[in-house]
Amino acid sequence: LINILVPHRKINENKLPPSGPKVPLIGNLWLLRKSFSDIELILRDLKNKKGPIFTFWFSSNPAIFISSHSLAHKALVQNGSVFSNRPKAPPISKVFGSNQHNISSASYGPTWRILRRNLTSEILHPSRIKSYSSARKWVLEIIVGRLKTMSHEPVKVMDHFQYAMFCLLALMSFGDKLDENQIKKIEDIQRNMLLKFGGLNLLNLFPKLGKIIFRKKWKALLQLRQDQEDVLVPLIEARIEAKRRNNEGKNFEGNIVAYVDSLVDLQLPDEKRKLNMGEIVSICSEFLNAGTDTTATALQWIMANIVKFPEIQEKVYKEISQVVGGAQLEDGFVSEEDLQKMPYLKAVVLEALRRHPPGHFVLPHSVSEEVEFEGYVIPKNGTVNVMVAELGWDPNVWEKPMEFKPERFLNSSNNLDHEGFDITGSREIKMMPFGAGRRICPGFSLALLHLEYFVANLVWCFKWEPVDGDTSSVDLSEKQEFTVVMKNPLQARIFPRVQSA
Ligand code: HEM
Repeated sequence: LINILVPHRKINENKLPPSGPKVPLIGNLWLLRKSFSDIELILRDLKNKKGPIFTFWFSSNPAIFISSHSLAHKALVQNGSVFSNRPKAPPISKVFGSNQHNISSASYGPTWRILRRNLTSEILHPSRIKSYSSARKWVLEIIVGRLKTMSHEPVKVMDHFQYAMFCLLALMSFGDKLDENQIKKIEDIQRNMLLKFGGLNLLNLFPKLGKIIFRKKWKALLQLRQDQEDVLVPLIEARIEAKRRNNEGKNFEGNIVAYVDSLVDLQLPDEKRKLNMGEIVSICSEFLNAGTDTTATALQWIMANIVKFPEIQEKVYKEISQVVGGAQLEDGFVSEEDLQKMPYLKAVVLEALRRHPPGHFVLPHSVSEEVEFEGYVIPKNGTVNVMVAELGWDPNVWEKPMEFKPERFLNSSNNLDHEGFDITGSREIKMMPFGAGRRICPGFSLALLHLEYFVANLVWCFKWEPVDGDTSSVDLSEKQEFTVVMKNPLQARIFPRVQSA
């Protein structure tokens, strides 16, 4: 928002997609005081009045919004080479050392390509994802163990989901099983960054003067970065040292490859140099943030629907029983291989991502050159956003879209070529919780695996019930944090099932 509040170019307004009234600069500063949810309501109203592509003015800078499936496909997939840039990073992001040297904020070009390829081939390649299976089992044991100690009591589950995701992604980042205290420190600093960063946005408006006028805010910003380095640098250095001694992975069975390992050797193509420590911190931080909050949020939404609709829980449980043969599993857990035989479980996960996408928008894109689109002209570097939640809730594509009906993913129209639902939207977009095109979330397969694995085992090990036995007490209202979370976090009573040892 700040990025586009600062006027910086002349634009031919007549050729832009239709917009609401353009308010002079001062008139738009009120947006800074609005919550993200309020702005989303304003955008939804504009969509209803202006159609599937419209312009929203922030001072003298336009942001284009797309809210139709076909236009999202046309922009992100068919014209991906033009629509895959990112807006210039706001000034304060420099404090965080990334200087657009991380995947999500890098401009569309060689640096982005090398960083993204490194993540997808070194960490997210299917064979590498498989190599982390013992890590997932370790984390599952932790979370099931914790929940067992709280069985029969009301449990607020989100904290446990978040802890589990941090354990997992920290292990993938630094190659080590961290203890509870270390995980707590990472969790605290990463969450602090996400929650406090928005409040420091004012510094972006006056990057130089702001250091003097808003001294306290500036100090808070530097402190955030310092805290982050204090926690992450020792972990990165420890891993580099372990590698240097050719000891990599010895402290974890099976010699896993850690994200840090792949980053220390990476060469930046433009600058012809390796990443510095500040950049490695930022890239690891991006990995932790991108993969923990999003997945834990989705897991909470899925479990909330499972508690709210006992018949869905029963179907998931029955499906698991049929696959594992009702037998006592050797270690008490559903295996990753078995997930492939559970279409209903997959449908529940997809339905939750449609109905409750953790992000209601993709990250802002920008166009790398002036482009004619649908009879309009989007200026070079113009910001383009896609309304993800609106696509998943469109009654023209989804029957009774606000109802939670996993069955819709089992019918043939959503099961392209019987290969399952195409979540990438490469041929056709029906929903896009992970985005689409060249900037699609590179972690989508890992996220789906995490969701299926944890949901299957949480239902297999426990029977989930609403706290007071009344399913209407599960409140599905939303609240915008870094992701769109449950306004009233899920609380449930959980009862160990007999077969879980
Ligand atoms: C349920 C879980 C997740 C959801 C809903 C989600 C969603 C998204 C979305 C909507 C985007 C923006 C796409 C765009 O701008 O067009 C994105 C980008 C990204 N995600 Fe995810 N994500 C999830 C999990 C993960 C995981 C597990 C990882 C890493 C292991 C990850 C890493 C990233 C990265 C690095 C980007 C930036 C991609 C780029 O700019 O090229 N995400 N994600």
